[in-house]
Amino acid sequence: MKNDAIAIFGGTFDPVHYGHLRAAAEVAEQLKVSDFRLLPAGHPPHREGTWADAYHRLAMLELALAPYPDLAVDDREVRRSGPSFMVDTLASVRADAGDAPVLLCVGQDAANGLNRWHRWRELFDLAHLVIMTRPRSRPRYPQDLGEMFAERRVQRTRDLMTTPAGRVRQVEVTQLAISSTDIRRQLASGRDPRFLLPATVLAYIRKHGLYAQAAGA
Ligand SMILES: Nc1ncnc2c1ncn2[C@@H]1O[C@H](COP(=O)(O)OP(=O)(O)OP(=O)(O)O)[C@@H](O)[C@H]1O
Ligand SMILES: O=C(O)c1ccc[n+]([C@@H]2O[C@H](COP(=O)([O-])O)[C@@H](O)[C@H]2O)c1
Repeated sequence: MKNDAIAIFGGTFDPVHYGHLRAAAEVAEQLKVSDFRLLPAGHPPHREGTWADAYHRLAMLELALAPYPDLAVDDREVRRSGPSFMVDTLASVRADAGDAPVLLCVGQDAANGLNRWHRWRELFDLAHLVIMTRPRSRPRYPQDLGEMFAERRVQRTRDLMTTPAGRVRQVEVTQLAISSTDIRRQLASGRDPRFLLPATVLAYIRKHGLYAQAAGA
């Protein structure tokens, strides 16, 4: 049976690819959430900039998800001005969710650096953390992060549904060897990244001439 949680999978998505989409599909299925949202970072505070503007990254995500009504796009960071701190985003999601569980889904790379996020400890007051790991991986975290995760770790999805926020669950997902960096490099050097991302997204990239200058991406 589906639950009433809201799941948020944030990313720069510059551009979105099948690695993101497969992870999203698997984690949505495992957590049994009917409200699963991919949320493009509007003005990522942790990067010097993005290659494609936020409205292009949002448009590509909408094209990628168009055939899949169970996966939605949340555009609140693109609509908001200023740096897109996740703590502000989750406060706004929490205002919509009331007491329902909110699940912040992050890949292993992002989880490893969570203690560098803006007001990172407050994230746990607003949402549960779902870490999407590679099968059989044994992550190593910095001490403060490791302690925080160890105190809050649960093994079952059910444990995320009985309280609105504050727990940490690891979920194994297939990690396809695809990255946005590699796709941008291929495009900039005139190669064809087909089959790494949806054809509709690739057509959009070509139509708008995106990533042609991304050689040093
Ligand atoms: N191939 C993949 N499989 C599963 N998760 C992924 C994959 N690539 C990225 N992710 C996760 O998706 C989220 C958003 O990633 P992001 O938009 O930075 O993609 P990326 O391909 O890593 O981009 P870049 O190469 O520009 O750093 C992060 O939590 C990241 O860990
Ligand atoms: O809030 C922060 O300080 C913060 C710092 C680094 C990353 N994030 C978020 O983490 C998500 C994944 O980031 P990335 O770089 O892996 O695409 C994305 O939603 C970012 O906005 C958020």
